[in-house]
Amino acid sequence: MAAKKLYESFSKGLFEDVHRWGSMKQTGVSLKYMMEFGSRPTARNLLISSQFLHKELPIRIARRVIELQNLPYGLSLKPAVLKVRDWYLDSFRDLRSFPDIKDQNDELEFTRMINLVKVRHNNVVPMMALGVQQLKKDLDPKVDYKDLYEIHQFLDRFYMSRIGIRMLIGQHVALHDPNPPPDCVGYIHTKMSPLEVARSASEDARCICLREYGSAPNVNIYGDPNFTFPYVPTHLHLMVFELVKNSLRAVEERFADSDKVAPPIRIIVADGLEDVTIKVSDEGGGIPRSGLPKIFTYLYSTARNPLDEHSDLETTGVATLSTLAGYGYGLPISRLYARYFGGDLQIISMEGYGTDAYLHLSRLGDSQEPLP
Ligand SMILES: Nc1ncnc2c1ncn2[C@@H]1O[C@H](COP(=O)(O)OP(=O)(O)OP(=O)(O)O)[C@@H](O)[C@H]1O
Repeated sequence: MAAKKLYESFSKGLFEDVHRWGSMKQTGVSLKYMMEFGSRPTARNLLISSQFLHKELPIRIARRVIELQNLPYGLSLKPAVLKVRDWYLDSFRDLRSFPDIKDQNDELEFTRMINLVKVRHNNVVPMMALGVQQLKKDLDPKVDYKDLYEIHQFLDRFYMSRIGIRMLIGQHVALHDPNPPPDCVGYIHTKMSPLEVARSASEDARCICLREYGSAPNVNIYGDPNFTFPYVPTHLHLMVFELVKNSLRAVEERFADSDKVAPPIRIIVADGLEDVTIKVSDEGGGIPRSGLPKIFTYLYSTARNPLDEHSDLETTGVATLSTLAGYGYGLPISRLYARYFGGDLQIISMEGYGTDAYLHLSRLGDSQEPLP
């Protein structure tokens, strides 16, 4: 019965096609390559890029469909996960049914189509979170988090792959912009100021904090304001936003009933030869050592789960979440974004005092995409 339900939307041909494409080798690209290739967005290069994506995207998507069909603990059968699986399947079909790209017209049509694929997948993260939530409800509450390690590993692979797919599509689409902003090659800013991005991400996080708590600690940022390096500003914004959001929440909650002024959050940007490191420090009381192994899992948050209040997600597939703490995805997803271009994220806590988050970004940009 279970297997039948999983495969009922597959015709035999589609099933074979997914498996054939899912077993082909994926091809990774580096930030450096994307930047060099995209700096000359001629009609010929855009044609080459779309021909590459025409072959590469179905391989990456088919692998995800296969994984989504084979999850442990019955996760594959949860309605939200089936919905995600169907989004991937629809995108696979759209890509496979698109004929060979021969000229500029085909190229433009293909670009429109993959942009729609990207939009279709906008809500994959909250929808998967809902699926995991649906599973958690069924599980024995005594189950140790380690037993869900397999699911955690799957989600890491799944979201990493999603970052890559969205980067490839977004980059290709952005290269069609006839008037790109100065120093931008698609999604990549060749002279990105980490200080500036950190400032704007901190302001965004403070706005949410103000709305939720009525006040927000200051965020002080230190580093060379003239320093720039090539990176994807939207990725960095997302990571710093998540870290500052966590710090603001911790500080607000610690100092809520105190007469003392909430201490500021400090961000230090260090430009090394190999890495640019951004440290976010707070005095929010830290994280108990016993809780540290859990903070990078997708199944842990000390915040109230916003999905409980978002039953509309189940029916519409659309979520608009802007609260200060959510499904417990901020840290694991930020670490994936950092790792995607060869960086990393570490959290060091001093319980009773505060937390330091170290965000390392690879400056050389020549590490290949991790391809789960
Ligand atoms: N700076 C910090 N100080 C204290 N605790 C923290 C800090 N950063 C993270 N944590 C703890 O780690 C947990 C997981 O953080 P994470 O960012 O992954 O999820 P979240 O903030 O709960 O939800 P989301 O980021 O999805 O909105 C938090 O719920 C919190 O308990």
